[in-house]
Amino acid sequence: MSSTDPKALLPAAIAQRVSSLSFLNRRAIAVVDASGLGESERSGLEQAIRDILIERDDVDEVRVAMTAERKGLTIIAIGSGKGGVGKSTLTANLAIALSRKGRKVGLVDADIYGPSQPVILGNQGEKPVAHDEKLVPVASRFGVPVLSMGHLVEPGRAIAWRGPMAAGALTQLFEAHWGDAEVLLVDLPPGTGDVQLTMLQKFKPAGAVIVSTPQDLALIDAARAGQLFDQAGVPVIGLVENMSGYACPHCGEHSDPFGQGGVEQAAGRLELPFLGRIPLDLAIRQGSDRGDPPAASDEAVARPFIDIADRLDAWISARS
Ligand SMILES: Nc1ncnc2c1ncn2[C@@H]1O[C@H](COP(=O)(O)OP(=O)(O)OP(=O)(O)O)[C@@H](O)[C@H]1O
Repeated sequence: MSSTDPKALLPAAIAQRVSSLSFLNRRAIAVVDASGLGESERSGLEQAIRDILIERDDVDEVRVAMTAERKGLTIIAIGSGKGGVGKSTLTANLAIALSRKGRKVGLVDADIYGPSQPVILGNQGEKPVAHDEKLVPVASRFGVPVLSMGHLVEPGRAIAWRGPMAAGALTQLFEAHWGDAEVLLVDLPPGTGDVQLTMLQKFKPAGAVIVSTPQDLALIDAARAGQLFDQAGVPVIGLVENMSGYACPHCGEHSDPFGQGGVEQAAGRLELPFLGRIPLDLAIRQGSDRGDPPAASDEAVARPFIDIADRLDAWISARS
């Protein structure tokens, strides 16, 4: 190795980001200051350094340490004012769609009294292992690791839990080995009670998505959910309309069992972004029930989830 600064081996644009570069036992070790870089710039820079250094005859292995104050996990809560509006379905499918776009996504099923993610993600019955007293999330076939009370207790068992026990369990789900996940989507319990508020304060998300069906009653509850996020100081990223419009698979006739467009109008009134609508589609329910979420497919049924994930992805990029 020459006596000049080894950083000179790198192009100037890259070298200015490298705080130190050393070579030891055929190993190159680069410490890189990635402050202010977005996720894709970070990984591009890291890859460029690897590519250049591994080409050298005296290097078999390249280690790159990115030292930027990594903002850590971006936690995004998916909430709803009332149950049964499709919050869990949306959370799972958004996680999959984001993962297909290259984001490293984990999923916390915080709906501890009615966990449904193990069924939707097709890993029901699997148990997370603990390592260093922290849980290791359960892998799914879709590249999205998940932790859910459904993985820890028999179905229905958590229902009888009192507040502190539930809070303790939730803490374990959040403070787990999330590894290189950059985004954690959280399937919140439905409603706007103390449990939700406490949770939002303890594991404060960077933003929240509110899902609602277009009926008036659901919309009133969705507005209440918006207030809850406000109270907790969590910005609302936008609203999603689920079960919006139904195309009969037999006759093709289009109907609107819950109305249509109500959520977009409500978003306008509340001055919140509207992220998109998902139709009422039998294939969505059937896919979710058999652990085959629609966003993982290349069929048209994936499209609405992918479109909403694109908007969420842009929001995530804009803040990093
Ligand atoms: N767009 C849709 N088309 C058809 N079925 C749907 C759609 N969205 C959700 N469902 C179905 O509706 C039911 C409720 O959805 P989901 O469990 O996602 O709602 P939730 O808001 O999370 O409910 P809970 O409050 O009970 O957790 C599920 O059977 C799901 O498969």
